Amino acid sequence: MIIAVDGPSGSGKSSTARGVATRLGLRYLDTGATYRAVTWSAVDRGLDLDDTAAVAQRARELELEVSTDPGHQFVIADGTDVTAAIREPRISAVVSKIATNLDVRKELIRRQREIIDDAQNSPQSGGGIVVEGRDIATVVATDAELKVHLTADQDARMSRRGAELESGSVTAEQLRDQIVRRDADDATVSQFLVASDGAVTVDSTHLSLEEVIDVISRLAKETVPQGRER
Ligand SMILES: Nc1ncnc2c1ncn2[C@@H]1O[C@H](COP(=O)(O)OP(=O)(O)OP(=O)(O)O)[C@@H](O)[C@H]1O
Ligand SMILES: Nc1ccn([C@H]2C[C@H](O)[C@@H](COP(=O)(O)O)O2)c(=O)n1
Repeated sequence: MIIAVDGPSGSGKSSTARGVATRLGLRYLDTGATYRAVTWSAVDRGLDLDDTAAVAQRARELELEVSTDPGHQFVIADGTDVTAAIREPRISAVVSKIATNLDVRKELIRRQREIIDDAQNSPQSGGGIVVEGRDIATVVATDAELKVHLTADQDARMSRRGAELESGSVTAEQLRDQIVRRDADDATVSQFLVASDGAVTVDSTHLSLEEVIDVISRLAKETVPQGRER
């Protein structure tokens, strides 16, 4: 079983998808981490991020390992543990440049499908995987059994991201850049601002994280009734 979770920045995709996977004993893939890892590597090597050919070449050459264990997430790029580094504001500020590079997308979508196949075939998969991103239902796994469009209004998304960052470490303008500008750029290559065909919309604006996990876990069990709970 594949559960696809798409939606805008700060809607709660990562936390919710990880929570659903943990509760149902499934694997979990954060596809945004693959774009962040390529960004980290391009920045680390001092590449011109506007040089689309050089960045795409980096994406193809990068040795990348992304954990699908919801209880132990890590990302290794060319042998370096970049789990924390890929979340730094300097990476968030430029990751859309890499995510809108169509040759990078082609390579990373291929790798994401490989990771999904491997995870589903692993003995720990519990029969499925929760995959989150922007184009999972529409491109990466169009055959997903359950497609969720996770939303929240802009104020809620900005205040969640603000609470997450160290207080005083980010200005209102930087926060808006991380949510509003990034979504506008990312939406030029993926359709995640509206629900895709067959997707169930879950609006998390007035729901706690646990409530959103409850809703999606229930939908998963209705989709595959033998889905088990941990
Ligand atoms: N329903 C919720 N209520 C309150 N806070 C939430 C809820 N869901 C997630 N959060 C919090 O909001 C923040 C952003 O969540 P998360 O990183 O999961 O979003 P995201 O959609 O994956 O964002 P991005 O696409 O930018 O990576 C986190 O601090 C998370 O704990
Ligand atoms: N399937 C995906 C996943 C992510 N992106 C883009 C969107 C962001 O700019 C960047 C990092 O994602 P995040 O970790 O913030 O969820 O990657 C995408 O285009 N497609």
